[in-house]
Amino acid sequence: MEGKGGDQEAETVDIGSPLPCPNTVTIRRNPYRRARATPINDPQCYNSSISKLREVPPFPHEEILSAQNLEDAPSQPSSTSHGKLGSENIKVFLRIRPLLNSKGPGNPGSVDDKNQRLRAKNAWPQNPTKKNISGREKNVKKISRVCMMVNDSHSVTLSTPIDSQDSKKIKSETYGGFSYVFSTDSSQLAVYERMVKPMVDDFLSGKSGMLAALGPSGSGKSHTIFGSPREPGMVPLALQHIFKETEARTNQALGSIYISIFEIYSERGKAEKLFDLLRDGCELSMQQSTVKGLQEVLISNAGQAESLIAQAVLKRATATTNTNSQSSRSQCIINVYQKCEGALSAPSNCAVLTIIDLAGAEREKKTGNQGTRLLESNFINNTLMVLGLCLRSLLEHQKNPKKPLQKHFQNSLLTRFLRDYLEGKKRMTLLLTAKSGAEDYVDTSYLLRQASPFMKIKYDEIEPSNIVPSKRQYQGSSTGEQTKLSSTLGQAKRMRLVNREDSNEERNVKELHISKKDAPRACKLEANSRAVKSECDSQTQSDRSHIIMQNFAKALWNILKQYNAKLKDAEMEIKSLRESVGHEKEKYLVLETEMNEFKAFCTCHKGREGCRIYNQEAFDAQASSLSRLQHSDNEPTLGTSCALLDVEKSDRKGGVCSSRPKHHNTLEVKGESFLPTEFNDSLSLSNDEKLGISSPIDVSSTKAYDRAGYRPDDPNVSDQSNDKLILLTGQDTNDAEVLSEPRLDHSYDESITSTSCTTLDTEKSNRKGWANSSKPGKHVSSVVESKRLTEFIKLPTAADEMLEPSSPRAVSSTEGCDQVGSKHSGRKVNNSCNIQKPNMSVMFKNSPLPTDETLEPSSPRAVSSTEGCHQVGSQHSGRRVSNSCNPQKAKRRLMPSTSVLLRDLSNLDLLDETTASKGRKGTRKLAADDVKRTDGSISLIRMLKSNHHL
Ligand SMILES: Nc1ncnc2c1ncn2[C@@H]1O[C@H](COP(=O)(O)OP(=O)(O)OP(=O)(O)O)[C@@H](O)[C@H]1O
Repeated sequence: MEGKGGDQEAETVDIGSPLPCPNTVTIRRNPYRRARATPINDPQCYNSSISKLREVPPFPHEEILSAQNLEDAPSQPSSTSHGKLGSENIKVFLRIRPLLNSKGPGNPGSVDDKNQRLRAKNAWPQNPTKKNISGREKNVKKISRVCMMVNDSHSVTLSTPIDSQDSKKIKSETYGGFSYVFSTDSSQLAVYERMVKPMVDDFLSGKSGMLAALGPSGSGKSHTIFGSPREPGMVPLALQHIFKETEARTNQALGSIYISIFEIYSERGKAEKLFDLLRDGCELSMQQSTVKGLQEVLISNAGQAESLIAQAVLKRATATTNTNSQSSRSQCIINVYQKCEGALSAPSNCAVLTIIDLAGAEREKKTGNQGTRLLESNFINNTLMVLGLCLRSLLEHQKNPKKPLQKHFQNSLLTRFLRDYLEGKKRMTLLLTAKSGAEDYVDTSYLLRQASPFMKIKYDEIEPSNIVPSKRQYQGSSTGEQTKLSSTLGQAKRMRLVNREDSNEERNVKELHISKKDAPRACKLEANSRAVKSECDSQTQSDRSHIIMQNFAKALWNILKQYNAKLKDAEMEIKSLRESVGHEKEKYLVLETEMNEFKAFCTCHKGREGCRIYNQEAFDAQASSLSRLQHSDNEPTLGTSCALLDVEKSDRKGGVCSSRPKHHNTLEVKGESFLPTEFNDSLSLSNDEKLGISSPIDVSSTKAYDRAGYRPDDPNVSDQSNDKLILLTGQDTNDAEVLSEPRLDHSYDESITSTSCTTLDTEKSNRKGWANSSKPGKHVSSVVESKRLTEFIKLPTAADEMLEPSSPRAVSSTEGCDQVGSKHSGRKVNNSCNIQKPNMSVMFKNSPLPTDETLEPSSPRAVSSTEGCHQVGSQHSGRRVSNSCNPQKAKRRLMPSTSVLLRDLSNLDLLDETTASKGRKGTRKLAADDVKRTDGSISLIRMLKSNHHL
């Protein structure tokens, strides 16, 4: 109800003469806060409700009170107590520009007129019956054109215009908390008295302040700040007031008054520029927050000041827009300085009163600006946005000190200049200007929404602007001086008291000066008081800094403690993790070992290499016998051929020395003497075409062989991928017989373990692709004739299966054996391996070295498998042998006695299917029953027989 009364108040100006006040009036001194206006959906209802409200106007106690106190002193500013320290909110005023067709105020200078107008506004009780209906309708029409209504002197209600009402939108919003709301009929003087006069008083008492007018274009900023000759604005009025005071205080130690006016303008939207409006638009520069080269003109009287201001306003950049015939295109800043002379000319005593007429925010839609005007609009809006950001950041920082104060001020010259104000170091006053017309609803709403939160900005303790705290002040204070905190706080309080007392003293001095007119004394006292005040300020500052530092140190200490605790926790965690990792590692090692063993097992079995690994003793014995054999016979034997193999290299590179010299002892084969030609051919140990395997044999291996002290029997020249190493174990080296017949059988896709097999440089083979080097057609598989061998050595069927070629995995299998071979001296190869042509070494030497073409790399799987096998240490080899090869079992089952062997050999029919076997070269696999004797096998049998007969 009261809110609507406020609406009526705006209308009563136009209604006519007010009615007399009643004799008895009850005044509510502390009025309750008005409720938010009820949204009105129906326009008719809205209008009718307004009409009803008009019938019962509220009691305008605020206006009555303000009218009573207007002439005395500004009640609102007094509450801010400019002289005292403490929490103080920023002052935000709102001035509503009257509608253009509304009647303007009367003579603003006349107090009678003012009172009359006030009475007219506050007329109560009015007799509604006296008003005719036509007048009421007229008022309703007017109201419908207004979007903003004054609730009281501190709040307004903004109503959505009927035209743009949407059922979903909020119909009205109330904005309160303003320092004061100047209604449409407020005069310039009234505005000055309430808003600027207190600032001027502060200025005269040596305190800086700033007033900035902001609002949409055409809302009356320039009118308020500069005014017109008829209605002087805040700047002329302030200067008048200052000089009035100066004259009144002729003998006081007031400083000289200087003035400077400059503008910040962006021509065509380019970089911002500063122009001195008192020096024919001289361009200026800004260094940090200081304008360089700005002329400060000494003012001796108000008339001179007004003249200068008028000239400056004429130089200011303005243009005609749709919203304002003389729209400001720049931000205009007026500074009034009070510079003290002599001893009091310290910077702290130089007060500055800054009044800023900002360019108005513009909406392109409304202004219809184009080209230069549009670019100017952008600059203006950007500057206002930056200003808004600075104020918002300050507010947020004050609400939550943990939030840092953003440095938005760097983004425009205006905000850079106003840095101290925007950081809350100096007092600031905002004047919001708005238009109440319905067509201005959007602009007004935006302004109020954006700026009303700024009312919460506080100045806890205003610092003297020019005093920079010395760092040395903090050096004496240590973090351990917690006990001093309370005393310091007490001291600070005392300092505040002193400050207040000083303020009182200052007032007393003034009174004394006025009453007794003792100018010299008053001046002295004034000077003393200022000096004391300055000291107090600096001391207070020092104490404050000290407290801040102590608090900071405390906070830091707490944080450090927290971090320390966290660090300890983390250390404990790491410790426990380490322990668990150690356990896991152990488990992992065990698992790895087991896996390697398993892999080795798999390698031997799955690799179908048929590795039978001799034990170390057997191998050594065989090696030594082989060595003897070689030394005794200058002719190269199988051992000789093996000597071609680089044992060392094979060891290093994973070569397999699987043939057993021991067999030489048993067989006592002397290479050339008993090696049949066809066997040699079939073996093709040195023949690439037949074997495709001679290449891996390192010709230079003789040396290594010698070094090794034994002579590996047969080079395993087989294709690694298809390799089948038959290592017949035999602890009893005498009994150990390696029986194997070379077989030109490709069905098994095997290469010649029997003929080669020894020091395979497995790694090399892997690298160079032994696995794929031998083609099926080139295989000369001198393999033990399966059927007979099965009978002969009683290999189980599984063993046969095990001997199946395995292609790529064979390499890994070989290497798996190799790893073991270093200790267990490799594998036993069948006898055919040991049989070597006497000139084998020569042959090997002359044989071409393997090329990359022939040594195609095997599958990667094979390599990886190799590595896995390499990891298996020799220590596991025994186990592996027991798992996969089982020497005892082999001895029992696989190691027939020599006599049995020879007896069986004698039974072999050498002429058996010699020719037929040739036709089966191309077959991939032969059935066990269908094994035919090859040339090589026949040769081998012959050889064995001849040997037997020997
Ligand atoms: N309180 C007022 N009483 C009477 N006339 C006013 C009032 N306020 C503004 N005006 C008039 O309104 C017009 C626009 O005012 P003004 O130039 O001050 O607006 P502005 O906000 O400065 O606009 P801009 O931002 O574009 O410069 C002027 O002609 C001015 O005389």
